[in-house]
Amino acid sequence: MSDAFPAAGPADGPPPAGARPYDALLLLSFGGPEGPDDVVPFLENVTRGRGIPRERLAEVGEHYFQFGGVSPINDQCRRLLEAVREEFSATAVDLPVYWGNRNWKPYLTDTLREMVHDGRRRVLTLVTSAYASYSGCRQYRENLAEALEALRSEGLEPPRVDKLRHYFNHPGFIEPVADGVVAALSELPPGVRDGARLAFTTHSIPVSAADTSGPPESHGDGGAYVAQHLDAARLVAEAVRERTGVDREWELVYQSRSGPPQIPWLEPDVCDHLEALRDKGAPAAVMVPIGFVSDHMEVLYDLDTEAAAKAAGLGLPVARSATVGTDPRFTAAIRELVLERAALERGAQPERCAMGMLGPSHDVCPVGCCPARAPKPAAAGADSPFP
Ligand SMILES: CC1=C(CCC(=O)O)c2cc3nc(cc4[nH]c(cc5[nH]c(cc1n2)c(C)c5CCC(=O)O)c(CCC(=O)O)c4C)C(CCC(=O)O)=C3C
Ligand SMILES: [Fe+2]
Repeated sequence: MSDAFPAAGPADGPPPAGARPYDALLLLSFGGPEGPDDVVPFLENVTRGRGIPRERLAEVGEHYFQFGGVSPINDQCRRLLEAVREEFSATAVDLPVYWGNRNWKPYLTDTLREMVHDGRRRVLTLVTSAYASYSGCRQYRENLAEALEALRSEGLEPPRVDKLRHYFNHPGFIEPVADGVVAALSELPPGVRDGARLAFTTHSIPVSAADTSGPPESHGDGGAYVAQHLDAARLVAEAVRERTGVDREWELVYQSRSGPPQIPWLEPDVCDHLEALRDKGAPAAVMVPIGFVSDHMEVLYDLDTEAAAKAAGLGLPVARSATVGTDPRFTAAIRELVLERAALERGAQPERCAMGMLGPSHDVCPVGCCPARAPKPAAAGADSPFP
């Protein structure tokens, strides 16, 4: 069979609009060290101006050294980049995909410069955080603004940059997480599976940052950060109940607390929670890292090493479920979200897929969304100084 134009769309009618007006997708992530010599400069990049105590930095440095100074996050981004490219090529979405990081090579500014040199003018960004918060959303937008400003100061014309909506409640995120929980349950001894509690975990953030997360109308107790996690956790717990026929109790707990001890951060910590579960007589628990999209260092160290040791000391059987990684449903969701946003930008009214009680998240962060302690320019939002 000769398939000379497999991507041309239906024989009659106009060719599919696809991802127009976008001419590139940018995968924007955190970055991590790739060898022992990278660890200290990486941590300096992460914590510059963030007021993290020195003892905490030394401790986190040790976590990385225990793993040879290598974070798995960059390889995970490389795999996601490849998986999204394959998804686009298999579905005839003609959109090049680039990758840049906030804190390590490939640095965002270098990636955006390459994109400009390749003639990209209209960029859509996917960040590797599914939720609203300063750290997971606005800080990336500040990084974009800094990078665009750097290009401008080099005499380059910055491209127009948008950011995809939060995807915590997309079925392509929820379903793989639920499958992971079902798989993790089967790792527990058969006698404790039905009684196992689901401990959904995410990155702790300062309570003040949680309370002001999301658009101003969602500010208040825990803000959009907590509300979005609770919605996602409930959806996963419900899917697990349907698949296993067992209704399990669940809670949202926090991990990886940083910052000075006098500033309140979201609690309870996952390790304290495991102890409380043991004290209440729970027979087992599954830790579900619903706050993350890959099994990076916060998962490998804080859950698989630290929390697992805590559970062993308590005599509480635990399993840890997988993150979405490159699950095909997740890459398909990325394609859907890209095509949806492109259609919106063309003035169409695409279907906006979302589960749960909160509905599809905003496409453009409004003024006052996830405010910073010290205001800085942020791109890809209503308050962007860039056109
Ligand atoms: C909400 C959130 C996410 C999820 C959303 C997202 O994914 O973006 C996230 C992800 C990550 N955090 C990571 C690493 C670190 N985070 C730190 C510090 C901090 N994180 C914070 C929040 C978050 N962090 C906050 C409020 C701080 C305090 C300092 C500050 O206010 O900025 C520090 C400094 C040491 C410490 O204090 O722990 C490190 C090394 C890695 C890389 C892992 C790897 O290498 O595999 C990833 C994916
Ligand atoms: Fe972090």
